[in-house]
Amino acid sequence: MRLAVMLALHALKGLRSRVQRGARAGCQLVDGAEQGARARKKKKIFGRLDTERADQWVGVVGLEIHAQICSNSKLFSSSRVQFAAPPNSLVSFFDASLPGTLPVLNRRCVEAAVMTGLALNCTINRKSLFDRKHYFYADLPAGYQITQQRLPIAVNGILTYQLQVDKKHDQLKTQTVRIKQIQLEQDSGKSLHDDNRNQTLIDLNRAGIGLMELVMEPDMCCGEEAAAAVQELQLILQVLGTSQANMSEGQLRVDANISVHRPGEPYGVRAEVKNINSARFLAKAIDYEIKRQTEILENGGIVLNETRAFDFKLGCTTPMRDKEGKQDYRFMPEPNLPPLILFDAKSLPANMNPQQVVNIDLIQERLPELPRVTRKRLVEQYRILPEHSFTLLNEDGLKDFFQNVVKVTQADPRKVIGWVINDLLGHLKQENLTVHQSPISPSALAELLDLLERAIISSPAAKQVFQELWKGEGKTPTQILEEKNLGLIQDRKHLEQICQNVIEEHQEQVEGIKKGNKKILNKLIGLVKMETKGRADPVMIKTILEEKLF
Ligand SMILES: Nc1ncnc2c1ncn2[C@@H]1O[C@H](COP(=O)(O)OP(=O)(O)OP(=O)(O)O)[C@@H](O)[C@H]1O
Ligand SMILES: [Mg+2]
Ligand SMILES: [Mg+2]
Repeated sequence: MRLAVMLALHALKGLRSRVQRGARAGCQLVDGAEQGARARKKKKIFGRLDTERADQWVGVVGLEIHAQICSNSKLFSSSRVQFAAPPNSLVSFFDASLPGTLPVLNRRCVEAAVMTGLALNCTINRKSLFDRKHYFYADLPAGYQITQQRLPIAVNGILTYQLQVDKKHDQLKTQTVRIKQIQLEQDSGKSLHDDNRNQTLIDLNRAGIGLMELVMEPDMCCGEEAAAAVQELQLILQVLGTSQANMSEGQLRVDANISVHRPGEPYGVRAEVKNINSARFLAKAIDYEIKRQTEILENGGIVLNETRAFDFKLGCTTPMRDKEGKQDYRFMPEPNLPPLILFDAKSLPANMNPQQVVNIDLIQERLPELPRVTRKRLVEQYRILPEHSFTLLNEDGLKDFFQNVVKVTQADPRKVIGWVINDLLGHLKQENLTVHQSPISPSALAELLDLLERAIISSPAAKQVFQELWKGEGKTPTQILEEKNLGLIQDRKHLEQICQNVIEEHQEQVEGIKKGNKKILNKLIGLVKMETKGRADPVMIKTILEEKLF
């Protein structure tokens, strides 16, 4: 095994120097992209291209997505699954591929793949098979990965997602992408490159963790569509609990296949950009590739069927390793795993222990409400805008926060949503906090909104109370209101007196108003607001001032 690792390290060095060479080649393209950006008004795709001709090419995008299955143990061994554990602390003999060890299939991983398949409208194969896919890499000690190449667990699904029309927040269009298949497979280990010591270290904690590979048909045409589809998938997996799908922690990794062609003509040769770990980078990598390939074809060149990497610092893709001639994975059936057989209520044999089998019908019954349905329900139930329903679901915990406020406040949900999204979420983002870390509880916000609703407080004063609540000192909105004397001035006589004082002190402005310049009235209203520290109802101030001036 030591020899294999040494050989692998040698291979890695060669690979990395090719990547570095590629990075330099890629930089030249960035210059092209910058020129293109400057000349964007005149020419859409790079500076040198004829806009109309470039527009005849359209992008074709197909994604392969690896989602780490949410399970306590690995796909074929009982080693624990844990993020950021000390290197090589979660490795069984099987994970390290010691001879004589055998795989034992993790039922939880199978159930997760079935549930994901059902949520994506796939056909679940009652019988699926495991295969060995061979390739040589230091962090793959067996020299092969167990996957499902011939007969995967789920096929022929559909993912429905929505995206904005022309970047307009309030207009959404619904699109679908076909899911070709979902296959169960093992993750590899991790190679950690130490450039200072010029060595590569292997961590096998990740080796053997269960993955679902979702292969999409090439139904998308640009980065924006792919990013929207991935974000929707991410939410679905999280709602199902089948993957945490956190892209920055590597639980959801995307390979983007991109080609360009002229409509009506066959698809072009695809390049594959590997291992993208953010939706934003995915969109950028795809759009970059479409421009790069369009430029090559317009200049009479050919697009190579190659694997590329996205350099997020340079914003470009660079070649990784050649896929010309297609890498031979030498697929073969996995001899140590029998076919995986799934049952439903009808096919379940009478003498079978239900604990020993996976029953598709039981999983179907446990399917939770999917994000698209939840968003629709939120819009109908609370009459909020569709784009707000997206925000509620995209931020972990925000939907529950909103609903908990709505449950106990008298305020209209459409008012609540404004406070939750603009004020609460705005503050959370500013301070890089999650909803669960919010210093303001749903009940405190509900109480504040009730004070507003019952006209005990003005809206500017409510903002002040919000700021105080944000300090997290445990005071209730009513306590803050009393301590800071922020209650609305109810006494009309008192307010009339304040207005009178402002009028007397600002005779010049009063003259202007009387001459017909009504804009100055807003200045006086502002002065009264200042005088009352936001504690007066702006409508009442305006009425009183108008009564006194006209
Ligand atoms: N002409 C094309 N342009 C863009 N994408 C394509 C094109 N043809 C196929 N694709 C996409 O390429 C992907 C092929 O994935 P698949 O897993 O079948 O094979 P692979 O990429 O060769 O193998 P590997 O799993 O080793 O990466 C699919 O997502 C498919 O939609
Ligand atoms: Mg694949
Ligand atoms: Mg691929």
